[in-house]
Amino acid sequence: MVSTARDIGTLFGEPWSRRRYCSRHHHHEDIDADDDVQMRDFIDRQLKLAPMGHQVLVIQPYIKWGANKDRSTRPEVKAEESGSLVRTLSGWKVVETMLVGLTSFRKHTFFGPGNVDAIALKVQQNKRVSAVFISVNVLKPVQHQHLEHRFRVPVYDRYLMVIQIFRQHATTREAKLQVALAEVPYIWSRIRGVQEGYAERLGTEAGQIVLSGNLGFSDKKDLLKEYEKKLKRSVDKLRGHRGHLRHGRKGKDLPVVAVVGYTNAGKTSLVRALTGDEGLAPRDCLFATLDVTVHGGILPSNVRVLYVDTIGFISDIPTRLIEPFVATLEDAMFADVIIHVTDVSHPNAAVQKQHVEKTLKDLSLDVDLLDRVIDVSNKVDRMTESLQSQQCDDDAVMVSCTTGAGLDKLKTRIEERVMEVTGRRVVKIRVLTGREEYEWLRAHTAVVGVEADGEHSVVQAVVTKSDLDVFRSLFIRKKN
Ligand SMILES: Nc1nc2c(ncn2[C@@H]2O[C@H](COP(=O)(O)OP(=O)(O)OP(=O)(O)O)[C@@H](O)[C@H]2O)c(=O)[nH]1
Ligand SMILES: [Mg+2]
Repeated sequence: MVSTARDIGTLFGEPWSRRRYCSRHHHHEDIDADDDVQMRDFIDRQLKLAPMGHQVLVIQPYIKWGANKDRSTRPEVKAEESGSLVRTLSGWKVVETMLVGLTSFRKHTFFGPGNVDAIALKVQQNKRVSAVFISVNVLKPVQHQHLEHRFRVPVYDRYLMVIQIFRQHATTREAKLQVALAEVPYIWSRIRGVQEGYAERLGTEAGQIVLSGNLGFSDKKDLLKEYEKKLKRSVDKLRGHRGHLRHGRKGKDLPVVAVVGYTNAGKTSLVRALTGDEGLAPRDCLFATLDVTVHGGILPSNVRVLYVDTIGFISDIPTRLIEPFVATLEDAMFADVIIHVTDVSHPNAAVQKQHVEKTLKDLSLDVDLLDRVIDVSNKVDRMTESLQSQQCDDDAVMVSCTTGAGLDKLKTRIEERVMEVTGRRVVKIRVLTGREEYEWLRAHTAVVGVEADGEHSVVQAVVTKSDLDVFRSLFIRKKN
């Protein structure tokens, strides 16, 4: 059973049918209006969209020493993730990777002259290189233009890379809107950067390039403002809708389990493994999932739950980029139980885990969040036994979505936590077989087992407190 967030209402109306809920194709009336064509075109150019792909020289800058040095990981590991960002895009290839040690990322020209020369030379010598990816959050406009001027090929930062991926992977209207909204602050920063370039007063080579790039920017401001307003209106509409769904969901009282984690950790694989939903397609690429989807599953005591698959986290990305997606994650925060999946076979697993935990904390207004989190270490099939035993002191449930190892244990853990959080419990009720109260239990609760006892049946069922109250008021008081 597959559903986008906005279809949850329907899903709840008819929770266990095998009907497949697909997002209907929507006309993008809000973002494809004729007026916007010019704007879209302008934005696409600013974002250096390259549907045909690129042959990329990956530059991994790192701080060599001092307080800003990142001690949690190694530049080689970061470079590997940077390469994955490139390879995730169809048609994009990594030609070569360079690690470049710096003392700061704040220089006007980003790199010192020696490094700029070395990179420029590399680009010149290797004719296959058609773009340079500098793996930092986001380059300042003045840095960006200076480097493009020197390298004479398009330059991408992490922001631009992730936007390319989002553009390729966004298929539903909601995801497309959110990506479009994530792009707007970047375009504003480009426009502002150009103005600063003016004020900064020139003389420097970088200043002059910025000045010459100014043409055509100022007349875009009003259009961009208008466009941004439209996007916000559309996104607000969707968010309002989601608010309703949230209430609807609570009302129906089906426990909700959200699956979160770093990108490529195996969230989609886990939801598929827990639900048997073959419609889910895990992929070995970053940000394969951009939409929140909901899938029905059954726990060991026949308790039915809804699993929510979510968009992945990644470090070193400007927060404003993920801001529009935060709404979808906030939604996940309302789940009864949260599963945090980590790819333990990844060399940077610990850092990725911390990053997700920190982001969750920042997102959550709810203090008891941590009590509701189950840590899951995925891809244990890739680890040697000694590594696995090292992990043993950890509270996490070790699983492999590929081999199925640990999944039963995880289901049991989920069930315990769901029961705890939602106040459900297993009860035994002795009723006359085939009578009204017997049928009521069958229809309204998760019946785990029935034992015949003469004319009676002992029904073992998972019930909420409100189920019990209703049962009492219907059948017990009536008798007395
Ligand atoms: N070896 C191994 N590979 C796994 C396991 N679980 C998932 N994978 C692989 O890891 C890759 C990513 O899996 P996904 O389920 O798409 O990961 P995700 O967390 O949903 O990723 P995003 O949606 O991109 O954030 C896929 O190639 C999976 O086949 C596992 O237990 N073992
Ligand atoms: Mg996924």
